[in-house]
Amino acid sequence: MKTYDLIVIGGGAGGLTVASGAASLGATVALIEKNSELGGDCLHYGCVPSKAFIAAAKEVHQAQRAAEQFGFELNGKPDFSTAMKRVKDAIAHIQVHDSKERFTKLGVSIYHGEGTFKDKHHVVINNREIIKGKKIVIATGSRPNVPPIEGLKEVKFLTNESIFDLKNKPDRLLVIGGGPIGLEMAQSFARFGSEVTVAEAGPTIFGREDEDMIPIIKKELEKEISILYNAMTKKVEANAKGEKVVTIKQNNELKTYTFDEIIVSAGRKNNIEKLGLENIGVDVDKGAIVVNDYLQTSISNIYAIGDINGNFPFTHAAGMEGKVVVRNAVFGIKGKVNYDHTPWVTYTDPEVYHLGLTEQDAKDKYGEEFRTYKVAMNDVDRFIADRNNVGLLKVITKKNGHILGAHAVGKNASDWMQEIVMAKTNGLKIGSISNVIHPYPTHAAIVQQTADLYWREKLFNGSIPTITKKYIKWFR
Ligand SMILES: Cc1cc2nc3c(=O)[nH]c(=O)nc-3n(C[C@H](O)[C@H](O)[C@H](O)COP(=O)(O)OP(=O)(O)OC[C@H]3O[C@@H](n4cnc5c(N)ncnc54)[C@H](O)[C@@H]3O)c2cc1C
Ligand SMILES: NC(=O)c1ccc[n+]([C@@H]2O[C@H](COP(=O)([O-])OP(=O)(O)OC[C@H]3O[C@@H](n4cnc5c(N)ncnc54)[C@H](O)[C@@H]3O)[C@@H](O)[C@H]2O)c1
Repeated sequence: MKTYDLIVIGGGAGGLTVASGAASLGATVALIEKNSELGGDCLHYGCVPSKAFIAAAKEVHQAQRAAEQFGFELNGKPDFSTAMKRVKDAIAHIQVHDSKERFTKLGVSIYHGEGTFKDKHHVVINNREIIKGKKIVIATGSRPNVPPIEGLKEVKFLTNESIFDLKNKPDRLLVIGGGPIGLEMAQSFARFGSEVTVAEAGPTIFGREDEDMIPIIKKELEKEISILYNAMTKKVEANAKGEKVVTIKQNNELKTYTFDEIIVSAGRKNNIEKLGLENIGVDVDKGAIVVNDYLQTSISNIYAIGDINGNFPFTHAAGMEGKVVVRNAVFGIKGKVNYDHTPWVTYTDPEVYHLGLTEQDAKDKYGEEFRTYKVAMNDVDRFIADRNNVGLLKVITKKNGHILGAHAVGKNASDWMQEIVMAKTNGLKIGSISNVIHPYPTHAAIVQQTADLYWREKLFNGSIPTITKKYIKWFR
């Protein structure tokens, strides 16, 4: 039987970080992946294809916007298959980085098949081969949750695992679930000419965002797609033409709609069932593997990272957790995981950026002892010049300027907000950004303008003006 320092189950964002990090440091590593290629959800069905499709849809939208604004006509319709080809090209390009060859060269032994625990040190692959590991990392990710809707399974529907194999753009598209997957896809399909309806069970979209961000992004998205709130899809049937006839209950009223395709994006289910956790007694809560601050499960030589632990289901978090596990499992360091400075972005247009506490979180935690500083895109020269002036940046700080959270809706916010993450991670106060020189005119100047507000408040509302007035009088 082969024995390794570390066995990693799942070759996605988290698992690959651990496997490459540990092997580079000299540990013997086995990586078990059930799919034929490495890369996981993010590369094959998640971040990469969705962002490639969003980019294609954005280009189409910009062309349409230009035609409207500059008074010319566009001929023909955008070719949907070109967008899908670009999606496949992006995956193929990035696959090289996540290739079996690259990981084998790094010294990782790759096993193809499903990994199941036999006991706390032994994993069986496809019910055949058994390997032994001193430490084992579970990084098996998640899959789409399909709600129990009458008739849904009998008609064909799409999830993030099948959207990118579509050959033609659907004319009428229903998206069940208005979370990040649903909304990013809904807007992009609309930009290719689909008539899109989102049926969201809850009373709002972007419910976890800061209260000032929600109305802005809602208004922008509702220009392109229809959103039904408090809407439960009750029944789906196929009619003689092969169309999908859908009954949706909204505010106690049942209505029937007809669509060509349905995307289900109603949350995720963790890939937990086939791991044989019952053989070893790893604690699970609400479908997620329970971990401590060191990312250890209830069995200390077994770690769980990425979507499977339910903490922070994003690729960059899986990567960060992977690094913590490499330190802890390979070097025996007791490094704690910390999500305080971990942002997330929803890549709608405009983008929605989230870092740390929202204003409501700050109220709950600090009462009145915090400050907010806000600048609208409409007050920033570069956004005005670009005619992309919809949006807002809000920074929430302690009274002394220590950054608690930062939130934005705006074109390409994912790029220009990063400066605040840098400041927050390094314990810098908001005022320090005011001294950083930003070339004129950049989008990132909005961050500096927001930081300037901190000094303006200090200078004009505090005791400083009285003191400086006296000083200037005396100095003259
Ligand atoms: C449409 C979509 C868009 C997204 N966009 C973004 C984004 O823009 N930014 C972002 O940060 N996050 C995004 N995410 C989330 C991101 O994809 C996940 O958070 C990330 O992939 C989680 O990494 P992971 O390592 O936990 O799981 P994965 O990357 O899914 O890897 C798990 C791997 O384990 C394998 N596996 C499962 N069970 C077994 C088993 N028993 N034995 C062997 N192998 C097994 C699977 O085949 C898979 O390869 C998106 C997700 C979706 C669905
Ligand atoms: N930009 C990004 O970083 C990005 C993009 C896409 C996905 N992701 C990751 O993937 C995860 C999953 O995304 P998601 O959008 O599937 O899930 P989600 O849980 O974030 O949102 C699902 C939405 O569907 C709704 N819903 C649930 N059941 C429903 C039903 N029966 N009918 C109608 N609505 C229903 C929920 O109220 C919720 O608003 C996210 O948490 C995120 O971590 C990240």
